[in-house]
Amino acid sequence: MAREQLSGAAYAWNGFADRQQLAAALAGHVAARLTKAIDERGTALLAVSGGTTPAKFLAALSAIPIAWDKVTVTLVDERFVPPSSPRSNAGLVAANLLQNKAAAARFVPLYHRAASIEDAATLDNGMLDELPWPLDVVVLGMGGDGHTASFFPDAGNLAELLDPSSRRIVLPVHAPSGGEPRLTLSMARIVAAGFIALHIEGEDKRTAFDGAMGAGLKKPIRKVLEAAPIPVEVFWAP
Ligand SMILES: O=C(O)[C@H](O)[C@@H](O)[C@H](O)[C@H](O)COP(=O)(O)O
Repeated sequence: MAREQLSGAAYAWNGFADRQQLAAALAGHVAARLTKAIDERGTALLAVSGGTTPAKFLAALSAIPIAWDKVTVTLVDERFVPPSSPRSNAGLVAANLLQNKAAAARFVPLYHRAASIEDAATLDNGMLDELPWPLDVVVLGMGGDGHTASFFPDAGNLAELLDPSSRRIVLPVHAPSGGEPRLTLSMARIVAAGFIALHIEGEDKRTAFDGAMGAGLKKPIRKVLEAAPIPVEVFWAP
């Protein structure tokens, strides 16, 4: 598909006629990249986003027969809520991805009961350190404000979140626009992935993405595309 180069923000646009076709195509690409990783290093590490967009894609991916017992799944970010909460991204992944063939995958959550989001992030950095980094696949979403992961424009520690040299795996986020306190992978971990997909749907998200690629204050999604050493594969349907 068309590749765009905008002052370092390289991306490929993959447009689809409808959301089901997108889900099938993105699931196929992700499954192929996971299988390639397993062939090359005996394991695969996948990070997926939450929110309202990914469910169809996650369900399509769950049905693809790959060596899921060699795949570790974690989250790009998480709200500071237990998995039983309707706001939980771990709950979304359990209900849509960790089913069918993909039920054999190992899931590593970000949420832990802790006195603070900072304590939970500290626990995460210890527990996720043993994963087989770098990510083989990361699937990002995007909000209308140009955030991705939990890199909200009003996050108090946005510079730390977007620090390409950060050695942190997971960082805590306090952002009024993000609702609950959040836990997020650092940008450094995200852009080191072997395959970076951005999954957006609807005209509003396309307009927001085009705006983020234009002139003006650089929004977090633009910062991620510019920091990525490989083109980000954008998957969009109306
Ligand atoms: O926890 C989250 O909310 C996500 O990880 C977040 O980064 C999401 O991808 C965007 O906010 C888009 O969310 P929607 O898919 O609901 O529009």
